[in-house]
Amino acid sequence: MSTSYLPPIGSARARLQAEEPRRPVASALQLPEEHVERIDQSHERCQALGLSRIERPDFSPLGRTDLSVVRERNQRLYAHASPVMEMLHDQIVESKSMVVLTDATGVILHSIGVDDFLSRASKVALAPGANWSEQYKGTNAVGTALIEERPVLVHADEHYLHANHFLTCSAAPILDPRGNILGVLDVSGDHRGYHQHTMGLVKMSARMIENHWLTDDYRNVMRLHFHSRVEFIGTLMEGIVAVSQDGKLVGANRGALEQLGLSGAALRMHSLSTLFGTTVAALVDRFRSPLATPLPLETNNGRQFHVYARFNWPVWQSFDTMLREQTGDLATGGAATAAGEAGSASASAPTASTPSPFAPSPFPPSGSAGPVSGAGSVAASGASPAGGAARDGLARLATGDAAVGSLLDKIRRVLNRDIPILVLGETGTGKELLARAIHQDSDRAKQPFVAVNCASIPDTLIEAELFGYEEGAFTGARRKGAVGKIVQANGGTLFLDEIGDMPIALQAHLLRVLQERQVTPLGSAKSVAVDVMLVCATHRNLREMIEQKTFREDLYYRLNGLAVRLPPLRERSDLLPLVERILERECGRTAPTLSAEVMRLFQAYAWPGNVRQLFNVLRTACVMAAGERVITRDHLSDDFIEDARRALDERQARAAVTPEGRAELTMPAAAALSSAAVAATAVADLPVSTLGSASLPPGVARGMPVEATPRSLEDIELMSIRTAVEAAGGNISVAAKQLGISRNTIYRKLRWNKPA
Ligand SMILES: Nc1ncnc2c1ncn2[C@@H]1O[C@H](COP(=O)(O)OP(=O)(O)OP(=O)(O)O)[C@@H](O)[C@H]1O
Repeated sequence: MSTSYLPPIGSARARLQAEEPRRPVASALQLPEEHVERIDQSHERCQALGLSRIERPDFSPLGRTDLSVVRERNQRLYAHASPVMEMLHDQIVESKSMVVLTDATGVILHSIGVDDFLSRASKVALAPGANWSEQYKGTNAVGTALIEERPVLVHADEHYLHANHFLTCSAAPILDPRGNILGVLDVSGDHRGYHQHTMGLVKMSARMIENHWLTDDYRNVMRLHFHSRVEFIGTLMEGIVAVSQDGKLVGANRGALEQLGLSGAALRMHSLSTLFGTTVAALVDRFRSPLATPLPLETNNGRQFHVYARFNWPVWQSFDTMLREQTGDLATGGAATAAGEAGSASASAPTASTPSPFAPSPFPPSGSAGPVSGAGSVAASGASPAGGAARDGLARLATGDAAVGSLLDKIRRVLNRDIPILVLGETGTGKELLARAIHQDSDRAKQPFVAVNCASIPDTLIEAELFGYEEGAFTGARRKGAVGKIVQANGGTLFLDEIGDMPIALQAHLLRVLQERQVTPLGSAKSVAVDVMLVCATHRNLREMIEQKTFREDLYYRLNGLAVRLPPLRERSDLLPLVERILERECGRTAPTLSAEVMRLFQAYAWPGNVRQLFNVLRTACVMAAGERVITRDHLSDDFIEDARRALDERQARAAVTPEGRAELTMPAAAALSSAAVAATAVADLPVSTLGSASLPPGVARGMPVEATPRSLEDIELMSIRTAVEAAGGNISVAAKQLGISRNTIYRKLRWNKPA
């Protein structure tokens, strides 16, 4: 590589002083001097390496085999990062950027982005298999973050290679609990779309991955969640420290090291007693209670924190033994359990006939990465984890529509990861059904699913309904007070439907509860720790509401770990399978089918009420059909037929005159008709057993296979006619009557000569 054009090392900084501003980028973006220095140092490193700024970027990514070896090696990183990347991408999707994950050497393992930008990025080798360490790509966010071991923004011409000047990149290294670099998370986009919040999102996402990694590493040991401000416990800002059974501090997240002012190595020299002046047994004792509140603790160097301890059932069991050893109950308790008899009545050594607070928790099994609250364990009924339950809730919603299929995939990836899900969609699209399926497939399936419809409760009552209230908390309150919905959902799933209708005054209260994971009932001084999976839904446009200041932005980001949009029925391509599923559910095995005419009407109709409306139309039709095998127009209400007929006529008129109209006929609803389905519905109009092939007209053969994949409504129509004619044994009049069209139309459509 040629270096002849390069200025001597050190000149970058000299130029900084000579030409003002040296870095217009930094001053335009109001970046600190420290940033400018970091970029300059990186440029100096690149010059020392002899990199040329004008050379084409290195286009020699790893081959497929090498890349799969690297991916295999980083499988765990990928598993933890991928749901977070999806979530991050959802946040930045409108900015035409991409999310990139690299390993600890800078090799891109995975990227997500809009096709448009991905193809631009691939032109500068910003694609899987390429190495973006400084050594190969000069100054860039990934490579420079790896060297600096901290988050780095590299914008436009701060990139060393000219070819990369169109980019703006924000990257943060991902560290394991011992401080080793696992990889880098990066968001890259067109520099004109730079947004100052991107770096914040990347840093938060990297922390999220680190916290999952730590929780996964130390799922069977106690974890202390702490912060100097109590409201930050349970947020990404909290410190997490892992404690072994003998009280040694074995790992920590970045937040913990920052707050404690310790390096990872220094932390590992400490124990619970030397750093926090407490013991494992004391923490177990305190945090076994569902009402336990964070404990104020002071470190050996005088820093004060609020600490919350979490542990799951293997820890409980071993501590059970430990505590019983300490209280001398082990012999009696152990003997009684072994003999299956009632044993010691000691509070810490429960009898065999009373549920033990040390019974295995029904919360995520040890294989789960999700945090498990000690408090939640105590509330356990002793039921086994949901592992044995049928986890087909989400699968049952997959009826063939690609958009629905893809959102179900996204949800599966974040399930049990403590990531809140926001379901968007028009009314009646099945948001609540989806929330229930998420719960059913989660590790919390055996715990409560509590739904609150924020739109249907008067504003004045939502607060009491959600948070509960103490006896006499307000006029009209029930004498004994009431447990709020959030506490009712403890251990399970809280579904906040129509969250966009939550009064703004209450949004701050809800945010506080979600951050602190504690609820204080109205009129009470005591708070209750809660551990809920949160699913929210709305048909409103929350972003617009944020702009209009009717929805809090901070609450929006707290609820929106993963946002998914359920498509309206008119955009779905699985109308027929949906119809079949609903009919099956309503009528069981004797479910009727739809006549070809009804199916055409269904397809033309726009379904403003979505699946709910479809469901209601079918339920009425089932009752009207009362045991008949086919639902015909006689089983539909007149106003529905009128609207659907009009829609069908309009479609056909458009199809007749414009290519757009023809194209419209190939849109999702039309595509929903598989050939088999059409045959089934049309043939169902007349019993198959009555068919004979002898008298069939030309072009219609007995059991004739209709085209495998119809391309337009016209194709479908033709197939329906052929099948109906076949079903009528070649009798055009019967077929015409059955289809609700004239004999002439049938002849014309089948291109026969009209008989004399
Ligand atoms: N995929 C589906 N399969 C079968 N039935 C469905 C499906 N989706 C929705 N439904 C039915 O449609 C009706 C409406 O569903 P749901 O209440 O979940 O919609 P929603 O979007 O929450 O409505 P809203 O916006 O009014 O709260 C329910 O009867 C539900 O059973």
